[in-house]
Amino acid sequence: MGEQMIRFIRFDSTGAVAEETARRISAAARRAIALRGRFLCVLAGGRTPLTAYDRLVHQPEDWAHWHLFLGDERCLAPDDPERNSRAIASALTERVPIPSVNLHWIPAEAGAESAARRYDALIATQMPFDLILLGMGEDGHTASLFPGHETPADVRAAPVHEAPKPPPDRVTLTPLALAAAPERLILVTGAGKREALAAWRRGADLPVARVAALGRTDVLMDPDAAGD
Ligand SMILES: O=C1O[C@H](COP(=O)(O)O)[C@@H](O)[C@H](O)[C@H]1O
Repeated sequence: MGEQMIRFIRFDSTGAVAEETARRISAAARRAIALRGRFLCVLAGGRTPLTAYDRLVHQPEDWAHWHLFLGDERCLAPDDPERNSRAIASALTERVPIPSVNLHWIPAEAGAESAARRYDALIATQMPFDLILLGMGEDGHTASLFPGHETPADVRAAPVHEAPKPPPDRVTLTPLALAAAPERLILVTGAGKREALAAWRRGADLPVARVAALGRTDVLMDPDAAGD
């Protein structure tokens, strides 16, 4: 595993990244449901994937067999607009008939330690996933794995404190969980991501680089992020 497993794919527009993301999620869902009767997908938080989630709503899917998980969550009240699960609900899950028992959100309102312990136990019974979707922050973080933070190697979900991006308290999947899928899709759009993406491609040791190197990973980039 390593660099040869990572493909950086440049699209002509941010819309094309969203279109391709929705197409790939849908294709992975169809494959998984045909093979095993259910689709287990880890969704990315943040703003970047919301357009792709919105596009999924308009596709005919076998929603009853979708199971959704989160790569990370922010320790805020469940209805706080900055919660990843809240943004995903508005963009996707409130608009399609995925059974609510299939929405495996991180109970981050319980506090980072307790939520991480509970999520670790839950996903231990569900892994491996069929697809893992991730974003990247301007500092090269992915999920809530931030540069300079230690990540425990022996758990699947970990508490995060003093995150440089608000809020400081979070829960993140760890590399142990993020390795547990045949493929990862990392979405990188916008000029704000250009510097970190370029540093990653030059070989910088960033959290996103470490996660991408866990196995087969496609990085979908728009022109602003990719630069020339
Ligand atoms: O805080 C977070 O940041 C990253 C990137 O977010 P974006 O808004 O720039 O797309 C995101 O991937 C992560 O899930 C989120 O909690």
